[in-house]
Formats: sequence, structure tokens, C-alpha cells
Amino acid sequence: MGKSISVTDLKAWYGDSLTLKGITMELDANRATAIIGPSGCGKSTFIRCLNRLHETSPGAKMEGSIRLEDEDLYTMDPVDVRRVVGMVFQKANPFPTMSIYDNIAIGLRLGGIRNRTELTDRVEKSLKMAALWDEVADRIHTPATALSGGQQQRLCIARALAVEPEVLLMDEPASALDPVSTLRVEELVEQLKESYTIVIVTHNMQQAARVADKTAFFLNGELIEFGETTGIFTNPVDKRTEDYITGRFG
Ligand SMILES: Nc1ncnc2c1ncn2[C@@H]1O[C@H](COP(=O)(O)OP(=O)(O)OP(=O)(O)O)[C@@H](O)[C@H]1O
Repeated sequence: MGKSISVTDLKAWYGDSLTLKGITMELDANRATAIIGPSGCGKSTFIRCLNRLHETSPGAKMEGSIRLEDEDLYTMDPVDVRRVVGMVFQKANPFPTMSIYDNIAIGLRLGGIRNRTELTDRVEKSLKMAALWDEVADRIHTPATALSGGQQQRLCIARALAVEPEVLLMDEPASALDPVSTLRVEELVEQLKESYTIVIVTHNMQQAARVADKTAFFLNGELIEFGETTGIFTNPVDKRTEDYITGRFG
């Protein structure tokens, strides 16, 4: 089951530049939350704080608190954080020299699983969860780079799921994909919510409306409005949200 995330007064910097200016929000367990807003408003920075990737950027720092239910993410070992809070990036990034199988098995091996049967079962289960198994079952020992872009992205989703995270962060996971692959990723989000808490950054407002239960609108490093997706898109409270979703800027 997914876990909820509580973010309290989160501030993030690159050098002296304050990029997130105090974000407070609750990300519900087993629901999909979309983060929308114009380019440069801090969407990626926000989700990179949620798995402690932000602090790996040179000169980057954060303040505030992020809790995964009763655990403080910033007192945990960052390696453990990235296991429980998985991430999928805009551009599919399979390990290029590895087979489909090894792309998924590597995280499991690093986690200490050595038994061949267990590894194979977990690889198959992950590929099924990512709706890729049927397309690759007969060639899992062939190079991952021979897959199509959409398949590579689902492989990256499978890789993130293999280590059994609680939360799945998705940073514009479909923006480099064709419409059919995009639809498959969106359908997948719908299914994955049953087991994971999902946070998805998207530029595509139709996509947010289709996949997200809740939507957060960011502007200049601030959270302007956050609520049920239908409310945000049909009856926004803040004028700036309305202007953005009606295409007046961004
Ligand atoms: N590694 C970095 N070093 C310095 N500044 C950065 C770095 N990454 C992002 N920024 C700056 O932080 C701000 C927020 O960037 P971020 O990538 O979080 O925005 P975003 O909303 O995800 O944008 P986009 O929609 O274009 O991906 C921008 O002004 C950006 O230039």
C-alpha cells in the first residue's frame, strides 16, 4: 500500500536563489496528485525534494519537513528514501548496456536478492505491473535499448516498481512519447494508484485532468491552489489558477 506524504513549509535553494518558497501540502496515499504550473515554477525541484535528489545538485539546499507517514524523510538514509520513493524521469533512461531483465534485476541484486528464481519472479511481476510483460516476455535477455521509446519508459516504471516503493514520482513521464504510448502510461497510473501513492509533474492539463485525483498549481515557487482535480479545473478559487488553466499564460 502507498503511504501519504506531509510536506511542511518546504523551502529549496540553488545557491542563493530561493526556488521553493515554503510549500505545505498533504499528498494522499493511493491517489495520484498532479503538479502543474508554468516552466520554471519549481515543479521538478519539488518532486526532487520528495526523494532527496534535490540535495545532490551543486549548491542546493532545503529546509522544512517532509514526512512519509510517521517517518521524517530527512533523517532517513537517502539510499533508503530512494527505495521507498521511486522516480521516473521525462526521458526514459534504461541502463544502456544491460538487458531488459538486468535493468530490473540490478536494483534487486543491490538490495541483496541473490536467488535466481526469486529474481526472475520479481522481474516478471514488475514487468506485468508496468504493462510491458506481454510485449517482452520472449526477449527479456535482449538489450533494453532495442525497445521503443514508450516501452523503454514502461521498463523504467517497472524498474522503479521492482524494489517495492511506497511512492512513485513521475516527472513528465509521457512528454517524450507518442499519443498511444502516452495513453498506456496514463492507464498505468490509474492501475498503480491501487498500490502506490503517485505524484506526477505534467505540462499537459488534459493529462492532469485525466489521471489525477488532486491537482496542485505552482507559480514562482509557491503553491497557489491545491484541491480535487475537478474543482481546480471547473471552479478554481484563485484568479491566477484560472488564468493558467484557461491558457492566458504559461
Ligand atoms: N541544477 C540547477 N541549478 C540552478 N538552478 C536550477 C537548477 N535546476 C533548476 N533550477 C532553477 O530553479 C527554477 C525551478 O526549476 P524547476 O526545474 O524546478 O522548474 P519546473 O517547474 O520543473 O520547470 P519545467 O516545467 O520547465 O521543467 C528555475 O528557475 C530553474 O532555472
